[in-house]
Amino acid sequence: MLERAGVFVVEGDINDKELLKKLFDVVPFTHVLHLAAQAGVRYAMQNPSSYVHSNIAGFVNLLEVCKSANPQPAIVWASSSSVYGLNSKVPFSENDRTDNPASLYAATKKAGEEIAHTYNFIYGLSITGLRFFTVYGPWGRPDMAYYFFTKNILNRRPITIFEASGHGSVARDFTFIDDVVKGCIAALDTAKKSTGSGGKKKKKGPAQLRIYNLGNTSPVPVSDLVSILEKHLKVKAIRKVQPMPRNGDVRFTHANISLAQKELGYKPTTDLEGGLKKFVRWYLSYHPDAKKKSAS
Ligand SMILES: O=C(O)[C@H]1O[C@H](OP(=O)(O)OP(=O)(O)OC[C@H]2O[C@@H](n3ccc(=O)[nH]c3=O)[C@H](O)[C@@H]2O)[C@H](O)[C@@H](O)[C@@H]1O
Repeated sequence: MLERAGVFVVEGDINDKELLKKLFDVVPFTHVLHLAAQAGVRYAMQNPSSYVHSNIAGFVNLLEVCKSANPQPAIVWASSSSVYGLNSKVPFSENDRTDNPASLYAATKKAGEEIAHTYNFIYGLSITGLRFFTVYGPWGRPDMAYYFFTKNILNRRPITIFEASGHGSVARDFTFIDDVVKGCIAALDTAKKSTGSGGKKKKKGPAQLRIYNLGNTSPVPVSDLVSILEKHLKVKAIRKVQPMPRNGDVRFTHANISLAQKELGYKPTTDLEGGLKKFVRWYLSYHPDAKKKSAS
């Protein structure tokens, strides 16, 4: 059974080292896709330690277990577009500066990238970080704006749309889940083997260390996102426009994806209009009461 290729989805506490060790003792993983994290930009002001716990301590825990495993797996993990922080050069490229984080969330993801470098350098772990750009779609996160906007629009409750200074729009490079999944699979498929073993760096040379943007390359103002939701839900939103609070948000994100295109064959195919249509269809079927509230 163990020799057969397979996929294991593991849900549990990333900080539970004994559990992880046991898992690696039983299954000789060749690849690990690590998506566990405390996500969300603004929540970091309410619960900062949860970010350190999951995104830093938890990540180190996983890397500790991976470096000691035999064979060492290749790791692909979720970083974030938020590492670009206050960077104003557009579009964001992987080699742009990432030392101006605007939130603790971003700082912990950036720390993850530095920690990845260390484990790659010392132990020969093959590591690929993927900078996700505001990923949305069916089965998405209820704490994200597109999701709770949908809920509030259907309940005829007001939604708050942030604007930048001078009534400027706030925009995101919203990226549809199916495109991101393809990027993740391509990163796994192109990951090279780690070069260490059992906690030691072998003399097989340096291991692969990669970072890619997985975005959509077309930023959309948040107010346009709301208009698309209104159209698909057939309900008018009650909009409250307010200046963007200084709570970790940045004004815009915009991915340059040429590196991922070249090396992973990554090519997003879903625009926000089409992606939100799929999301709304899923939302109305998943939330039993929602269909009655929608005019569609
Ligand atoms: O790109 C990323 O890496 C990040 O994308 C999202 O972060 P964010 O873009 O802030 O996503 P939302 O919280 O869904 O906000 C989307 C947009 O709506 C705006 N917004 C949010 C909330 C609100 O009440 N009003 C409002 O206008 C935000 O300013 C932002 O421009 C995810 O929540 C992060 O986990 C992820 O790392």
